[in-house]
Amino acid sequence: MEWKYVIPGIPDNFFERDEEIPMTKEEIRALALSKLRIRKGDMILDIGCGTGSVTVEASLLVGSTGKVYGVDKEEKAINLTRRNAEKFGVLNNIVLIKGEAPEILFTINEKFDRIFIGGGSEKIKEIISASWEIIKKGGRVVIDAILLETVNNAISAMENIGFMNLEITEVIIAKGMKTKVGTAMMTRNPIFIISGEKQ
Ligand SMILES: C[S@@+](CC[C@H](N)C(=O)[O-])C[C@H]1O[C@@H](n2cnc3c(N)ncnc32)[C@H](O)[C@@H]1O
Repeated sequence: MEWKYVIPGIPDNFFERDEEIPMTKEEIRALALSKLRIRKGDMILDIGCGTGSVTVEASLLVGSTGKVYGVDKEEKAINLTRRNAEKFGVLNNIVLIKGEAPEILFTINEKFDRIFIGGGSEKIKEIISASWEIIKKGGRVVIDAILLETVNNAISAMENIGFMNLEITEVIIAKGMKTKVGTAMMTRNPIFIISGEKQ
């Protein structure tokens, strides 16, 4: 398999999957990556790397001068992300760490330009607070959330901590599905994409 495009939103079926491990779907991934505003050479942290689709796409965007750290509390997710990184030829650009956020974040001796939070909703306040400590000035944090409680907790934590330019976008994706009589649009869960900057 060869992936030669640089536009975010690699088709979902290009990734190796495991039914127990979630993945950020391609349309949501494309939007989340655009909100991250990744530059060549950036240091990126992906908290809750899951299947590795965000880690892989981010590493294609930062190029060989950047690096992506993927963290997940599940060994299976780390292994799946590694296999997907190998598949896309970006393993050299990626550092994978098994551990639970926020605690594991304090063991990483790096500062980041961009942080994506795709997991850890039950500890979102603590993860945002830890992210503030390890993000560079001018850096951006982007959060994908499904639950209203996560959105509420994330927004209030970001405001209290001092993140600026907060933005929240609700995205509802409907995909066409062939039926006997025509094409029906099947709606997926609404997803909230929250972003903010450390200035
Ligand atoms: C929705 S999935 C992320 C999908 C991923 N963005 C992708 O593109 O494949 C959420 C992931 O976060 C991980 N997770 C949840 N809470 C976590 C925590 N506190 N620390 C680290 N990982 C966590 C889960 O194990 C799961 O793999």
